[in-house]
Amino acid sequence: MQFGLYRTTPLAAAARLSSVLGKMTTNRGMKSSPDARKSLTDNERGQPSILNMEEFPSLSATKSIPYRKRRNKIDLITTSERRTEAVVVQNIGPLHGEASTSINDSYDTSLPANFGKKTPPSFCRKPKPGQNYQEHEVSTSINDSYDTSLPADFGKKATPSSFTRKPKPRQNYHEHEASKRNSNFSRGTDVDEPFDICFTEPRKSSHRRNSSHDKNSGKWVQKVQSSEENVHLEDITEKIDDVEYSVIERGEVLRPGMVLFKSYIPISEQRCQEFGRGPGGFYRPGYEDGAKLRLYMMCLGLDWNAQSRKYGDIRQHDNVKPPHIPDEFTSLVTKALDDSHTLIKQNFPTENVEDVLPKMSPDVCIVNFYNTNGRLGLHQDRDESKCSLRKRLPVVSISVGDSAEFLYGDERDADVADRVLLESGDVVIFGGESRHVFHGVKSIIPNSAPRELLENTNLRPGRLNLTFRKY
Ligand SMILES: O=C(O)CCC(=O)C(=O)O
Ligand SMILES: [Fe+2]
Repeated sequence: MQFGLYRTTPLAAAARLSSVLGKMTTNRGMKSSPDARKSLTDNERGQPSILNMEEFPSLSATKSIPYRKRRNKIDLITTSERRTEAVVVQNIGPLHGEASTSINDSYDTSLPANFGKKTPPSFCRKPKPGQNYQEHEVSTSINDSYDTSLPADFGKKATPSSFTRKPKPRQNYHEHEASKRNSNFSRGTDVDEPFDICFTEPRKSSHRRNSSHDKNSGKWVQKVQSSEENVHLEDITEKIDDVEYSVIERGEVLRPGMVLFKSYIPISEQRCQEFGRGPGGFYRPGYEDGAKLRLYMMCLGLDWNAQSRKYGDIRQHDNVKPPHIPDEFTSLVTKALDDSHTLIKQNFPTENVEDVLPKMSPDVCIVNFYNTNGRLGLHQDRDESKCSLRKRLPVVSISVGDSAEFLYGDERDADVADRVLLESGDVVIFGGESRHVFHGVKSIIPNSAPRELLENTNLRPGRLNLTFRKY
């Protein structure tokens, strides 16, 4: 797959991720059997595999891009459950927006008065005047509610009362109710079976997306139908003026050493058609007790073994050496860290920003692909070298495809964890004080990938995540 972005803009100097996702070739094309289903424990994690990269288009993260036309809400209802269970995902955008969760109320597209206007991103927490960095951090501890905080029941099954909840003003993200659809996470495969994350044939009937303009509401209404999963989804998209936000405006310091950049990688550059194809591609890792992680995995640079939790030059199940990390990806990571430093310095004046978030040049990338039923339990990334951990070198994480409900916090407890929606093109970085933050993927939001990405790449339903580290 190629993350293909070429940047010729002045800003483009930076991050060119080309085919990190680049071009891996191979003829593996295993398809998971729809019958092969298995539920797994929550405490899973995965990674390994290989890519053959030849040329990768560059992926640049420096361009200031229109701050998306966001889906306002998604009401996802399986045909058979239409009356009983629904998923409502409201995804107006991180800057402005409202949330409501309701089954029948889910088409309420009202937005805050300032929606779509260029105002300082409310997800960028800034210290109050006179506050220094530490004071700010104390005042914004985990249990405080920020502009970015989500309702306490975010991601939890809706209760009758929440069906009628009205949107709160100035919320950045949208609540969503995840329907407990039948598991369609494929058991995957034995460890040596390949898995392609992009369909090789154009999706014909399996995904049909149409949009039309509703003259009454003035909004774009998008309908998506997946006959494959017997899912009916209606996606109401808010058409907003193209407003450009700089990379820094799209950044937020989530906690000391932890930064989120929204839409850091333009959709046009999130190309992954060839990614993971060929020797060393995706496989379904398992633990020693036979349980499988609820994701597919492959690695770049070094292999990470889920059973031993150790890194190595060769992955054990097929003796393949992981492909190297393309230079474009390394540049992207460097650029993201530089931008993080700019953001941190802007918001929290500090003598040496590298004390807050050290620089890092990656030699490992763990690539995960989550089906729509995939997830990853809360965990810490502690398998890197003592030196890397001692220096608290950051992990840089890139998301592509369907959105994820990402949890993070000081404890391995989903109930008290903070959460954020990671959408296609978002970048999260955690290092320094946050290097050992617990984190995990609670759920993947079905049908939330940008249509343009699906059209460009034929990416199958699910989410691709790349985490760059220094061993
Ligand atoms: O998918 C993600 O966002 C997190 C992945 C992760 O934590 C890991 O691979 O260690
Ligand atoms: Fe992790």
